[in-house]
Amino acid sequence: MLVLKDVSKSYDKQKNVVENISLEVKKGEIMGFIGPNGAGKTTTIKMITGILSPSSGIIKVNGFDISKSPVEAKGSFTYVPDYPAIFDSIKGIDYLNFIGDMYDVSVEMRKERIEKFTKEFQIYDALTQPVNSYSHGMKQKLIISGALLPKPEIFILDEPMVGLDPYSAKILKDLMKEHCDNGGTVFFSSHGLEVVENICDRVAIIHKGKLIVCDTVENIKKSDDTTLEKVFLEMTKDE
Ligand SMILES: Nc1ncnc2c1ncn2[C@@H]1O[C@H](COP(=O)(O)OP(=O)(O)OP(=O)(O)O)[C@@H](O)[C@H]1O
Repeated sequence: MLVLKDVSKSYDKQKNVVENISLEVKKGEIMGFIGPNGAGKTTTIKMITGILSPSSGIIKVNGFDISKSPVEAKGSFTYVPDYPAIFDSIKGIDYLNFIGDMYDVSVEMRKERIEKFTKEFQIYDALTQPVNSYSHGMKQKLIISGALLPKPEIFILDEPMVGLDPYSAKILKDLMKEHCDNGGTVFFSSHGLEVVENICDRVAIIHKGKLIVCDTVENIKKSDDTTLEKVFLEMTKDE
C-alpha cells in the first residue's frame, strides 16, 4: 500500500538526513512514525507526499511511484502537514468544497462527511467564517476534516496532535482507527508515545536518519513490564 525502498535524502549533497529507509505500511494498518527531534520524520513524510524528491530510492503509494506517476499517487492519499498552512481569506466551507472538487467527492457524500467531521470537531458553526478568524487548533481540525473528506486510501499526518485539545485529540484518534477499520491505511508521525502505543498496529522508529525498528508495540517492548516510552528512550539515547 505504502512502500519505501532504500530511500535516502541529502539536502546539501553531502550528508544524508534520511538514510536507506525501507518500510511497508499494509492496507488497513495504522503505523506510527516516531523519532527524536531532527531524526528525519518530516523529511521522510515530505518525500512520501512528493513535496521533496528522494536523493535515491523508490517510494510507491498505492502501487504508484510518486516520482514517475505523481498524479495517480497523489490521488491515493491525503496529507495533514505539521503546520496548518491554509488559504486564510476563504471561508472554512469553501476550503472543504475546494478539497471536494479536487477529489471529485459527490454532493451527497460531501454533505454527509463535512457534517460528520466538523460536528465531531465542533467547528461546524464556524464554517461560514473566514479561516483567518480560526484559532490554530480550529485550522488543524479543518485541515483534518478536509483530508478525511474524500475517503483517501492512505491518510498521512505529520504530528497531527500538536495544538489539539484533549477532546479533539480523542476524536482524531477515533477517526484514524475508524479509517483503518473501513479498509483505509494511516501513517502518522508523533511525539506522543502513549497515543502511538495505544492505537498503532505497528511502529517505525527513526534515529539520526536511520530506521532502527519497525514492528508491533508488543515486539518492540518485548515485555509487558515496560512502556514504549522507556524502550524508545533506551533505543535513541546518545552514547
Ligand atoms: N530544508 C532543509 N534544509 C536543510 N536541512 C534540513 C531542512 N529540513 C530539515 N533539515 C535537516 O534534516 C534533518 C531532519 O529534519 P526533519 O525535519 O526531517 O526531522 P524531524 O524528525 O521531523 O524533527 P522534529 O521532530 O523536530 O520535527 C535535521 O537535521 C534538519 O536540520
